[in-house]
Amino acid sequence: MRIAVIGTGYVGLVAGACFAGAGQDVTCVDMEPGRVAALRRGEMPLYEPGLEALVRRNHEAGRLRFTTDLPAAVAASQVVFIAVGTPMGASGGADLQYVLTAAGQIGRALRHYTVVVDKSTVPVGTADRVHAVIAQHTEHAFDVVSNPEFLKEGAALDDFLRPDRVIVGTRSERARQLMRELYAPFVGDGRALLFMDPRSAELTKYAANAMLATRISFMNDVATLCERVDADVEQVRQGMGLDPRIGSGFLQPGIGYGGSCFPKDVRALMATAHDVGLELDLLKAVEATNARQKRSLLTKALRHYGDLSQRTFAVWGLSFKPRTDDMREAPSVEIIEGLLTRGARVQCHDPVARDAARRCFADRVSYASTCYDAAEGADGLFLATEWSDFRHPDLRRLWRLMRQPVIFDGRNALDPEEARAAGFTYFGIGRG
Ligand SMILES: NC(=O)c1ccc[n+]([C@@H]2O[C@H](COP(=O)([O-])OP(=O)(O)OC[C@H]3O[C@@H](n4cnc5c(N)ncnc54)[C@H](O)[C@@H]3O)[C@@H](O)[C@H]2O)c1
Ligand SMILES: O=c1ccn([C@@H]2O[C@H](COP(=O)(O)OP(=O)(O)O[C@H]3O[C@H](CO)[C@@H](O)[C@H](O)[C@H]3O)[C@@H](O)[C@H]2O)c(=O)[nH]1
Repeated sequence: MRIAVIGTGYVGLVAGACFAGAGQDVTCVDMEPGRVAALRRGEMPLYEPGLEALVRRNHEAGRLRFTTDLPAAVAASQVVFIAVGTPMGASGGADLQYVLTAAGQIGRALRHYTVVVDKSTVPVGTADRVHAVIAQHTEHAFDVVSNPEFLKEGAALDDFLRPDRVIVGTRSERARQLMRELYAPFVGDGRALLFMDPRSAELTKYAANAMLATRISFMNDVATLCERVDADVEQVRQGMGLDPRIGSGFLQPGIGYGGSCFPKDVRALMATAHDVGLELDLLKAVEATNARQKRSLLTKALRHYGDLSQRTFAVWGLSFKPRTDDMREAPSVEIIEGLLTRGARVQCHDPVARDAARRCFADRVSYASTCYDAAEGADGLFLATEWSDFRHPDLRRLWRLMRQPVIFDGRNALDPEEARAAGFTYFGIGRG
């Protein structure tokens, strides 16, 4: 099947490469010529484990092409995916300008019956709006399908190739057949392929993300309570997670959720509800807890040192989570900005997010090529992202390198007893 994917971000590039890997003939479109030229040379615009090899293999085999020529790609395709950004708008709702612009471009380019699939995360009713925009520009028959994406950065290929579910929102039997064919290689016996109406599909995506964000904020509240009553949230978490009704996933307390999805999607769901006269107070609390949690390590540091000016701090981990270089809404940014505002110096290290960090902080911080270099002469160490490299540091070496052996572990990645035995003052999340 010939398909076009509009947008070569985390979602579009992964979807395009995975469909090509399954034997489809894929053209990925992006409006940024530099990005397309780089992709043609085999250079990835983002870090995602396994993606570079998959893209190269399929590009070389001629099944995966890159272009800025949207009209040609659309005209030649039976199925067109929209995978462009839907950032937070000024009022909190999703900004649909990229989706609706792409819809107009698709409408002008259609040459025959086409299934237009919205893979971007969009508010309820967007499939209808996309349909209306396309219809303004074409006489050809088409269907608009809602097919939200659930992949996680850092595990994107696995999530796409072995999804726990694929949601397809459509009322068209013709579109349903094409989508069934396209996803057949990834959904085994087909039970993971769930058809529903487009509005329910659109809402499922936001509801899932809001639920996951709620679990995280709930655990962060439990962690704060643990600190006040001298309990250990890691033990509480294990005890809770063994209840199958609760499950152990997404219960890890930390310094708040970040990334390009949870913050904006929680806000967008609240905006959707507000527009129909419903206030989602639970999500307001989820956001408030997350904001407090992102400040929590800084609060502990201020309490410990009093004054942070003229001190030097190491920050380990800059991306919003391990296995990605994405720094959108990363808790590390709030920590670093808080330290800099208070007159401290920052030496940071991240295994892959150095370029992203340079775009964010320029020369306001220094960038170390190893975590030990970052710790040299530091008055304290903030562990902001739980990269596996950071989980078992050489504590003796670290102790010798630092001016003051103090650790603020924002991910409970280290063993507090080991750290204390090695002479560190240790602050974690929800543990004494
Ligand atoms: N990042 C994730 O992990 C993830 C997971 C699931 C769903 N989503 C959702 O998927 C959507 C895309 O997210 P992303 O992180 O991949 O986005 P992104 O911002 O990384 O990439 C979007 C790309 O689309 C391109 N683009 C925009 N308009 C275009 C047009 N008219 N023609 C051609 N190219 C165009 C941009 O140049 C950019 O390269 C969002 O709605 C997001 O919420 C993201
Ligand atoms: O127990 C946990 C799990 C996650 N996080 C944090 O939550 C954020 C999001 O993590 P994760 O969900 O793993 O990454 P994303 O790539 O943002 O993926 C989420 O957002 C995507 C975009 O919508 C969805 O497709 C995914 O299903 C959804 O998990 C990160 O800051 C994590 O550190 C925690 O604090 N505790």
